[in-house]
Amino acid sequence: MLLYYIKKFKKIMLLSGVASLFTASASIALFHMIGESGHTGFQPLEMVVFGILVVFLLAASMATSYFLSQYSSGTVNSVRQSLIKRILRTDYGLLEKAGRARLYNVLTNDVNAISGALAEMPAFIYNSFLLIACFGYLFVLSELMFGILVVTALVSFLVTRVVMAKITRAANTMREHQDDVIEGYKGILDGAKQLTVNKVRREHFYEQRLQPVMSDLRVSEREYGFAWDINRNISQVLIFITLGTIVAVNQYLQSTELVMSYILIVTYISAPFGYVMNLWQNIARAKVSLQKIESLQLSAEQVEQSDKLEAKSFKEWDHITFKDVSFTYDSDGEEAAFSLPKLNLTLNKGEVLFITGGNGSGKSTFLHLLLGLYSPSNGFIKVDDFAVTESNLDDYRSKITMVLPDFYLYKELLDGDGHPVDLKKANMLLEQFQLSHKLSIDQTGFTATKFSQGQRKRLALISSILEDKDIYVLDEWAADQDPHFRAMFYKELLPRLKAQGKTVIAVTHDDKYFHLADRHIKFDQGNAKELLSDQAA
Ligand SMILES: Nc1ncnc2c1ncn2[C@@H]1O[C@H](COP(=O)(O)OP(=O)(O)OP(=O)(O)O)[C@@H](O)[C@H]1O
Repeated sequence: MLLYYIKKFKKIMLLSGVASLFTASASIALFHMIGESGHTGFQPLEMVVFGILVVFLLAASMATSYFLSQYSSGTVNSVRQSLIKRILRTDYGLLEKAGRARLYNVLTNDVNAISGALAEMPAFIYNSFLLIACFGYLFVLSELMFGILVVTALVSFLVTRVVMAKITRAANTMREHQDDVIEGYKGILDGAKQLTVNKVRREHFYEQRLQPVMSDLRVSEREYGFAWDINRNISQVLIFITLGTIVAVNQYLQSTELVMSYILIVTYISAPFGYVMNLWQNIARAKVSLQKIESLQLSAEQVEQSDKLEAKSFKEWDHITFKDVSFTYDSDGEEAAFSLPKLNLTLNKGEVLFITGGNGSGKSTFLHLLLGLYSPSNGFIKVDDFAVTESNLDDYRSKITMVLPDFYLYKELLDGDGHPVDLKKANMLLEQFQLSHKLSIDQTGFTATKFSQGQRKRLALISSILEDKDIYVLDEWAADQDPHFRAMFYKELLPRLKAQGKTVIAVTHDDKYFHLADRHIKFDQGNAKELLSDQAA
């Protein structure tokens, strides 16, 4: 994946490479002039040449910086976009398994780690050119001293490689602890009200949940940083050993100018050399982040266009059939996972179907299967004669609109084809749902954002109605409504939707209105049973 981004930005990398080459050449030319003229001083012409070289160096290094910044911002954005696309395309079941905290960590820490390593690439090229040019120049000056330098560089490289195993281990542990800390942050944000009101809970949460994971993270960060410090310290000591050796061998070479040139250049390249070595640190972190992302099994960035279900037959669909559909959650090892065993069910177009059952009986799990959010473990779902498969899933889902308990209220209101909604119809619905005094709707969506829970749900339903889809999946929509809207939902809205030929599948606990459904399916420990109208009421 790192290579993919390097290739994607090869043009700008090439440009920064060329600019780096000019910078390195100008630096060497300046070193050469200083070395040659150090003892005699500059002649007037040399001063002019020196001045031109300085200006050239400034221009080349500024061009390098410009290309570097272009590249850096480009890669960060590109990594972020690609990950977001992958997450958006990933099967919901996998995202649910990964959990919000891990995904959030991927989008923040991992994106930064990967893009950070990539952003260093042109600077790596720049510094590498500089090193190659300086090494070449030092070789021309003295083969013996060059030999000493090469030995030092090799030792430094080997030390880095040895320390690297420890660094990679530390980076892995650090990354695991970051997930735990983000999970803790989620507890702070999602539970802000409970933590504010309940002092005991707040202190317990801080001391027992947050502090231990933060302390684990601190330990792993310290180990990670310490490993790098060892590496950096050894490299620094090696520079002094090199300089000392150069001075020591001077008794054989007897050339102060040569030694001075060497010391000047070795000191000058110690920073780029350290930089090139340190890049391994970023690569180590990026690799861990890449492994993390791969472990989430996100979808590819580009996926094949989904097959259309036969448009004609689907438009004129008649029923959706669950044929021997079973589903089992992944077990977390502690207790047996919940299952929906062999579900055989037919949902007919144009009917109002109530789904009832006790808490944990499997109603929402069934809806997730119906919505194509979960895939059946066995069996299949059919629309008339067409089996719903991965390739036509998007097309199948496009017929459904929904309001689930954990809905997100998107401010933009769109019809089923993604176009702005009919404003007249939207405003009429606002009137009906008594929201027109709270907000207004225009081409970009609705304006106000502060609603009560019941009002939010009404707005979510309006948004759903405006999508004008065939099938409505509503999970306990009326639960947060006052008696007036509850009655309106069951007695006015559902019959109106039915009259328009819509199919409504609604999870409900409102036994007062059970008789208003065309059909009634009751779940009990995962088993679905259709109740006759006299049983349902
Ligand atoms: N993501 C999940 N992973 C594992 N088990 C789950 C998951 N979601 C739900 N379950 C389990 O599946 C069972 C059925 O849950 P489901 O949400 O379908 O029930 P429900 O009938 O909708 O309940 P409620 O009326 O409380 O909303 C529960 O025992 C629950 O613990």
